[in-house]
Amino acid sequence: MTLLEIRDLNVTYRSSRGTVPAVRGVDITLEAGQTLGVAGESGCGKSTMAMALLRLLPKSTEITGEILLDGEDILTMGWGRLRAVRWVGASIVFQGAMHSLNAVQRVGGQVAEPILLHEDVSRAEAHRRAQELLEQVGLPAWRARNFPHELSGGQRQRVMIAMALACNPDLIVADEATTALDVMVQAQVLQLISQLIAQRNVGMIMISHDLSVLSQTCDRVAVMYAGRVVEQGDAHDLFTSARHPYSAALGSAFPIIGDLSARKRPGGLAGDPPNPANLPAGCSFQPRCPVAIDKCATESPLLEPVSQSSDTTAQRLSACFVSQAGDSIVPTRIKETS
Ligand SMILES: Nc1ncnc2c1ncn2[C@@H]1O[C@H](COP(=O)(O)OP(=O)(O)OP(=O)(O)O)[C@@H](O)[C@H]1O
Repeated sequence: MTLLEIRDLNVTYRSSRGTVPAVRGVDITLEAGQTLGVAGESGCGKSTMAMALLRLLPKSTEITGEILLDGEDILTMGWGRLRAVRWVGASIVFQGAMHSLNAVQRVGGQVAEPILLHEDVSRAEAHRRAQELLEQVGLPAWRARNFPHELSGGQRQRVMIAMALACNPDLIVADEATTALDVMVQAQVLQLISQLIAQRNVGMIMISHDLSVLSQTCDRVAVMYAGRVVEQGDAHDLFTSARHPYSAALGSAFPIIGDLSARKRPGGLAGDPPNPANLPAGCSFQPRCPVAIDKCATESPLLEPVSQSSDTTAQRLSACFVSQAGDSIVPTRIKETS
């Protein structure tokens, strides 16, 4: 069953200093119980897309397209309905729980808050549920009485996950939710997330710079570049058999896929993504692309199927003229740009 359908999503930041088209024409479909990873270098629009899903962006931001959650468009619903959907329909876990949690409120109370806000339950019942949720994320119930500063970074992140689960949402958006954790704690939290997804059949969008995390935790991955999804496919083999030269470069700059203990950042990527306020003509990746053809400088490829699968949820999609022509993309380092 389709849980989330993002259709032609465009997000443009507007300010006195100009306009920034941060997300451009994104189409994504997520089935219930599936996890979609979102990868890409800094500034490619991952967080903007995540925030748009729950309409958490500044008022001046222009958002067009459709974000259908269980068939209901988040972008057109009234504020009352949107408040009900946040936490219950979809919830978000950000990086850096210390800044997201209220420093002067006990964590149990913070986990109980969305329950009290959205459900007709007594304070005692909400607190009992909060303790239960803390236990589910691997924290003893007595931790409910702790303030955030009494917990480690990993424990605080678990509290954030408990909060995100509090109202049994259908969709969880995790934006670099485990990035700040040390490798051991990260592995525990990821395992926990996978278990909870399986138990509760929730859908998840997981944003991470860490391709190992995505390939181990997700069913599918979408690779973003300059605000667009440039490749989408099975998480386990997308980076090892990339069909877009950018994903190939990301994968080759991140050679330890499959080994969480040896996590690395994609530091081997040469050059920088373009400034979204000043994009090159044609394919945005063309100035860095080692396999670009003439057409790439003038025309922008659409995201299209490049695999034979008739099952659309299993299809590999690529926005690259070269891979759409059937030519193989060899994992390679991308070009230095001047
Ligand atoms: N409030 C804002 N006003 C104007 N531009 C913004 C704003 N927030 C983000 N941007 C720009 O939008 C683009 C996308 O940013 P975004 O934070 O979505 O990228 P990201 O892929 O999540 O990056 P990171 O991995 O570093 O979090 C960037 O060019 C960024 O500078």
